[in-house]
Amino acid sequence: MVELLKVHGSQNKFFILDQTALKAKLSQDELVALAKHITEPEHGLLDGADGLLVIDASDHDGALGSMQVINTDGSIASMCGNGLRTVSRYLSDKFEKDAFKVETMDSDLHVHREADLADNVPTFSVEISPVTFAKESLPFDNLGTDTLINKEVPQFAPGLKFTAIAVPNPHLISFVDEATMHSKTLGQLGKMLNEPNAYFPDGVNVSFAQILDHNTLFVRTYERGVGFTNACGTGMSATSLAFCLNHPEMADFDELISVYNPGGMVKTRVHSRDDTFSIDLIGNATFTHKIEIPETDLHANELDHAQITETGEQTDYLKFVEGLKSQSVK
Ligand SMILES: N[C@H](CCC[C@H](N)C(=O)O)C(=O)O
Repeated sequence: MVELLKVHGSQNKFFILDQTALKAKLSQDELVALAKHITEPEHGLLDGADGLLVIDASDHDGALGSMQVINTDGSIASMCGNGLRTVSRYLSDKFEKDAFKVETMDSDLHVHREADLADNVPTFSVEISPVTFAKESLPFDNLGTDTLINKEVPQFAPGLKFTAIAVPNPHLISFVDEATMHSKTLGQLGKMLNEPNAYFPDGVNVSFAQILDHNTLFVRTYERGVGFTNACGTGMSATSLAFCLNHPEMADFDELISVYNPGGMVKTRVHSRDDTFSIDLIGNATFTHKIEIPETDLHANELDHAQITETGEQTDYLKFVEGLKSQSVK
């Protein structure tokens, strides 16, 4: 039997599979087939999820493991901020270390355990980097510019300004008013830029942000390869950087920024050192379910014999979210 986990960061939900726990690792094709199946709301497990996080060994200096991100559509992403917090907790518990690195597609990222955000809400801080604005790194094209920073793009949405940032997965960000946040615009734009289009050949995660107060945002994201999620860690991180760049009167580098989202709240801290940027993403790493499944079933992409037990942590996480609401009501 093999144990998988169902986890979330700000209710951006994932399954975690540790390849080192298997007698024979799943092949890349088996991993993609499993990711597309297990995350399905109807035919997957536990009403599905937003992706599969695959942990494996790493021989990189200081790294306790590696993380591969597979979206619900089977596409591979270079990074996942909410997911990295849950992978960090898994590796921290496994190796009994509270600060280390995790190998990801583009770089080895520093992670460390933080004080719990609330009772029984385990919390981690993860490094989001590298950060680039160049069109080749998203990639984007046909926008008449090599970098898109706080510029109008009428063909996306009239009257809105956009910023494109790779962290290193691709993000397109716009600061909007309440009415626009709750309109159909985000879903329409997210869908358009993640079908074949002239601008983002690999697709892009699209985030709308509302400025609630000084160093305080609400962010909603339509994710590449998934669609709407409760939160997007790299999206909230990239948006925090755009917040500091585009609205310096409302946001401070090196200060904690509170980022509310439909799944709860995370904190970010944006660093700028001689024109290179990085973002700390700090938030919950909740494990909601343990899943025992025969290894042969994993290889065969069979889920019917899965034995599931709840951890009870979701109750504590929802108490944390309730607490946020009562705070914001004040
Ligand atoms: N859909 C994203 C990957 C997951 C990122 C998101 N879930 C996060 O927490 O950063 C992409 O294709 O780039």
